[in-house]
Amino acid sequence: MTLAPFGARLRQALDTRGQLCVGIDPHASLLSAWGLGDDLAGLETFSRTVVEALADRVAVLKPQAAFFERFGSKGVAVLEKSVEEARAAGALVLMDAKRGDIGSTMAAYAEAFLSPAGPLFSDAVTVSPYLGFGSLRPALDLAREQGCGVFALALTSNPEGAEVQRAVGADGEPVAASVLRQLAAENAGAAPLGSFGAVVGATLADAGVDLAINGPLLAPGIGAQGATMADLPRVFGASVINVVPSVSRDVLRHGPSVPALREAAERFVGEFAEAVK
Ligand SMILES: O=C(O)c1cc(=O)[nH]c(=O)n1[C@@H]1O[C@H](COP(=O)(O)O)[C@@H](O)[C@H]1O
Repeated sequence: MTLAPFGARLRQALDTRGQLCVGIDPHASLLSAWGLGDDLAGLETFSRTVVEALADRVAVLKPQAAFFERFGSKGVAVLEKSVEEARAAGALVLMDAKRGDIGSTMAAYAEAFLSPAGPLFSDAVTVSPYLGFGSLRPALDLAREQGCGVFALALTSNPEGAEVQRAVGADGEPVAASVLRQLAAENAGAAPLGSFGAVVGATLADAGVDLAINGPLLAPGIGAQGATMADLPRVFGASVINVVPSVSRDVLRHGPSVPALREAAERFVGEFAEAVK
């Protein structure tokens, strides 16, 4: 059974559950703060606890694949279980894998995360367009076919991103603007929201590019990286309604208490609603 388009599913989740994505980022320091070992058992308990606390109430959960991959195949098995359980509890899962490769290899990455037959099947995946936006074609096509989403890095939250993303092409168009323009073309005609999103850091002083892509705008950088929900209207302007604010450490540090994790997530949902009022 093919899913409804990701953009429609996301819009509904944001409207009913509140506008928030929580990252599942099992940093070694967080495992230790939770009284867990930096090992497979710690990873398993951490992920299970986050899913139990948040998957039935938060719109989007975003596992960061690297934190699982560092434990090898057994860590990836924990990731598979987390994705499956989170989706079963009603959260949309955005796999933060940031993959990007030549088109033919990109097709395999797309299958890994967006083919319903795969054990890591997710609602959406983060990708890097810096081998050229066209190299993402297999992921864009498979996502469209399966009712999934793709989030391409446009203006990332880290200060180093600008040297590539703000660079101006031979035609005078900044690289990030070109990524956003091509995402907008993928989303043309979609309602209520397209399935092809951009990652735009909440930490930016000023986006300085057209963010009206008729698609979701994932905004990491809130909390541990210094941005707040109150910054979003300034950075995103009228497109703030399509922002999916993303918080990892500043929610996760409240664990392992399930009520405290829930309270932290709820607080961020409230702060977003307040900021865009
Ligand atoms: O794609 C992302 O999610 C992402 C893009 C970006 O520009 N900046 C960024 O921080 N992220 C991810 O968002 C999460 C941020 O975590 P916290 O800083 O702990 O909230 C990490 O998993 C990052 O890999």
